[in-house]
Amino acid sequence: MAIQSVSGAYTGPIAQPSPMRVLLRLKPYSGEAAKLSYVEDGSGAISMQDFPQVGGKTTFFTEGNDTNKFKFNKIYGVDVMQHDVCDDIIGDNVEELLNGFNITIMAFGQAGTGKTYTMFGNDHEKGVVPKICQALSDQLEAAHKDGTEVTITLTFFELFAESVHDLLAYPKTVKSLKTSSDPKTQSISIKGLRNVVVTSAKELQKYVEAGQGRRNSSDSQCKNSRSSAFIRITLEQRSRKQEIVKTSMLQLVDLASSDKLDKNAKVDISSDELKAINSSMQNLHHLVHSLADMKVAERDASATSKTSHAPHRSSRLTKLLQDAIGGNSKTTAVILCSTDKDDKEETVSSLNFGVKLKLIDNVIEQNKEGLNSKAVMDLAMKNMRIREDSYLTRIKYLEDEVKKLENLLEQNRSDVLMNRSLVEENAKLKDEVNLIRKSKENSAYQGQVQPGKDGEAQYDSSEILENLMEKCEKVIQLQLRLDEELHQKSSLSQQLRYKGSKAQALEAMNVKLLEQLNAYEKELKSVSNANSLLRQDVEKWSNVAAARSEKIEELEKEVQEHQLGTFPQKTRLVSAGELNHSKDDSKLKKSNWLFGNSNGNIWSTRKVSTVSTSSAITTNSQDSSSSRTSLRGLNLHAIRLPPSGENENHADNEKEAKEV
Ligand SMILES: Nc1ncnc2c1ncn2[C@@H]1O[C@H](COP(=O)(O)OP(=O)(O)OP(=O)(O)O)[C@@H](O)[C@H]1O
Repeated sequence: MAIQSVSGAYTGPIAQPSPMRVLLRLKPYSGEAAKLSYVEDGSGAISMQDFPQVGGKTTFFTEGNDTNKFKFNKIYGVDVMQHDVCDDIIGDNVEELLNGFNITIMAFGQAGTGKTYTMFGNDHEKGVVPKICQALSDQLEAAHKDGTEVTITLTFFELFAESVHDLLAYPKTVKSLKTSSDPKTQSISIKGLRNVVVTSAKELQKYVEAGQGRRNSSDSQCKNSRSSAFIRITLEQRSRKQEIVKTSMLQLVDLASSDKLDKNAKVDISSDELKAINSSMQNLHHLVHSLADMKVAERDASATSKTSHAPHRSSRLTKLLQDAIGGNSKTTAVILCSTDKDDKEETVSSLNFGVKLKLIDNVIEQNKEGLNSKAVMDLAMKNMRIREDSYLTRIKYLEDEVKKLENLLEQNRSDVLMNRSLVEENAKLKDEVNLIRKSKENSAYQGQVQPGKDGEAQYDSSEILENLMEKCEKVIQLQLRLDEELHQKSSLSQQLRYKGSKAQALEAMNVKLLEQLNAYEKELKSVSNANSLLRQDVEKWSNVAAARSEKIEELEKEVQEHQLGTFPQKTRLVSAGELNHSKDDSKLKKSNWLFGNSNGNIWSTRKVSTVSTSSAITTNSQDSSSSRTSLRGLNLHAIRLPPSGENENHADNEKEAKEV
């Protein structure tokens, strides 16, 4: 397999600031309490006319000198239609998601202000979630046509009193899931959370509705209102054309109600849960305020921030929102507020929260990798495992369905047996009726009732006949039921056959997936082996290169010295014959090269990589009789000697050198 080199198209992620987009939506006045006055100035600022104060001082953040004004990216007044609000919230988020950016849309506000209505909608008006799923599917179809392979995985869970519950778990369970934090990135992962691989918007929508159905099926409205729902849709887009893989996550969060839950409130929540709910929300407020303070201190040297780090680790809620608030995500926060005067304090608190949020800058990165990079391989393996789990769950579901149908069939079978005996009884009764009818005819003919042995009438035939007719009627009813059940049975066995074949197909698919997974694992192993070999090679060659350049330098210096005439006086050439008897035999044996002039005389053996044709290398000697000046300008020849240990026969070497 080819080792991925960073392709020209891929330039690596570049972090960039992304300010929070904060939108305000006002819930229409319910009419029971007095209406809270507010004025919108059309530029995203809202002024409250009636202002709560603590000790004569306003207790919230204000912009500029105008203490009445709260500024947002956009405000949706009470008369703005649901579909306009939702389309606006979605904006260009789908395109950005497809570009490889993480996206978060979250709803924050007091209980009953319309968080769920905005995020999920109702039977008549779609909310952000179904709309964005549809928009995503439309865009993906276009990407698919362009040759991009897309894998979509979905998780849907809720956080209630700091406990995580899987809303897609199969079989359905109420047990809470454990979480763990990555010590490096601090990102939180949920153990045993079901990841579903979906292939279409319809399927996506089906799972979202199933999860939302489970959330709503809780018989406690309060628990429902105090839990945060998280939908996470992960997209993996493989473009073979561009040789990149983009991975991004769309996170849709319906946060728990922001108002404090009173400990005296009559709700079916334990005191521990109540504590956890309130502290979770407090931690969220603390996180947002700290990040906003840090931002203000960064901008304004005179301002000080109480904290130097973002307290994401203080609770599960803040950990789960790590990317959404102050992390790698383009985030849109929708603040939902009531316009009832009774809710004034909570409304101002929510406005204040929104204004603080708006100060925070997230830092986003386009999540893309080279097609064959290790990160992408890891991701592919992870997705394979998710797919496998997903199929195993589906198989389990189908097997359970088959079992249910088999039980129904069994029940039907016993009903059939019972009905058979009824049919037999019916036949007997019919015979009896015929018999009685005949005897009645005979009596009418004889004009009297036949007396019995004891003198009483043997039959009150009309009464018996009536009874029998009644029984016949019942039998007919039973037969009708039997027919109906037989019909049901045949449709059930048809279903059973269909589900059985589906389960088989899924099992076959699963086997294929496992094979693919193994192949991926092998591929990954060979890539990492090749990588480590390459790394070793690179290390070896850089050592060799360093040694060679050192040698070259040394040689050049010697040559230079020689050319300048500063060569040591006691240097002479040695012949190969002499080399045979050299005292420094061990050195020579190590050498790989012989040097000589064009007459075939060998001067020296050196281990070198390059040789200058106009230089010579000599050995030092006590004998000064040989002329050194004649060495200048000589043509050098180099031959390779056999490895040390094999060059015992130097005469052969000399011969070989002469030939060269
Ligand atoms: N802008 C709006 N227009 C019309 N009806 C609304 C609006 N906002 C909320 N509602 C209605 O108010 C009721 C409460 O809304 P919803 O359940 O969405 O509030 P919530 O903030 O999710 O409450 P909780 O936190 O208690 O779950 C619903 O019946 C919803 O239809």
